[in-house]
Amino acid sequence: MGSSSLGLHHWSVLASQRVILPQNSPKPLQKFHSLSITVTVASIATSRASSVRCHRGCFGFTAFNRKLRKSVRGCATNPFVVANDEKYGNKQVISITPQVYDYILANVREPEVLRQLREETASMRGSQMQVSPDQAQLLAMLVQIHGAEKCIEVGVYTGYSSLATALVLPESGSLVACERDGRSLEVAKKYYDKANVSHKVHVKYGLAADALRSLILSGEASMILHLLMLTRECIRNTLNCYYNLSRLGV
Ligand SMILES: C[S@@+](CC[C@H](N)C(=O)[O-])C[C@H]1O[C@@H](n2cnc3c(N)ncnc32)[C@H](O)[C@@H]1O
Repeated sequence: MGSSSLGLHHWSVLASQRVILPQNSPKPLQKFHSLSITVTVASIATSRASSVRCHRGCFGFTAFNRKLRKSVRGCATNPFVVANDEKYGNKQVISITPQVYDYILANVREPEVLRQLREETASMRGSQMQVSPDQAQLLAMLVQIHGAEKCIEVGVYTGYSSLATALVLPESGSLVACERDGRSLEVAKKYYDKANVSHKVHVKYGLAADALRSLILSGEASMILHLLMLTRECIRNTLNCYYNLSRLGV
C-alpha cells in the first residue's frame, strides 16, 4: 500500500480485526488498525441501540456487543460520567445523551443531496445500517485531510457514505464502490447521478472480495478501505485481499 493510503473501518469490525490481521502486519496495516480505533470511538458515541442489535446479528461478537450495548445504554441515561479509572485522572467526561446527539445532528454539515438520500432511505428495509450524518462528515473530513484520490467502499447500501466521500474527492479522484445488493445499489446510483459524481464512482455489483481480487490483479494504486460491514467469512476474504494489496505495495 502506498504512502498516501489510509485505512478505516466501521466500529463493528474492530473485534474481528484482532482475530484476522496477521501478527506481523506490515506498517500500513498497523496504521490502518489504529485509525480504525479513531473511527470506532467516534462511531460508538453516535451509534443507536438498534444498530448495535443489527451488528450483533451479523457478526455474533456477543461479548464485544454486550459491552457496547451497556455503554450505549449508559450514554442514554447519564449526562455525565465520572471515570474512576486512574488512567483518566478521575475526570468527569460528557457522554452522549439524546440531547447532545440532537445538538450534533443539528450542527452537522450535511449537503442537501445527502439529506434527500437519507430521507429516501429512511423508509427502506435495513435503513438502520446507513451511517449517520456525523459519521459521514467525519469520513469525508478524513478523506480531505488525507488528500485521498483513490478510495474503496465495501458495503455501499444506498450510498450515503460513498456519496459523502465522492462529493469531497477531487475531480480526478475515484471511488470503487462494492455492493452485492442490486436494489440498494440502484438508489445509490440515482444519487451519484443527482450529485454529478457518477464519473468518480466505479460501482462493483457483487461480492466485495471478488472486486478486491480484481483490483489486485489489475495492480490498482493506493486506496482507502473505509467501510466494511460483511459477514465474518466475507470479512476474512476481504481482509485477505486487502492484506495482499498492501504486501504488493499497491
Ligand atoms: C452497513 S451497510 C453499508 C452502509 C453504507 N455504507 C451507508 O453509508 O449507508 C452494509 C452493506 O454491505 C453489503 N454487503 C454485505 N456483504 C457484502 C459482500 N460480501 N460484498 C459486497 N457487499 C456486501 C450489504 O448488502 C449492505 O448493503
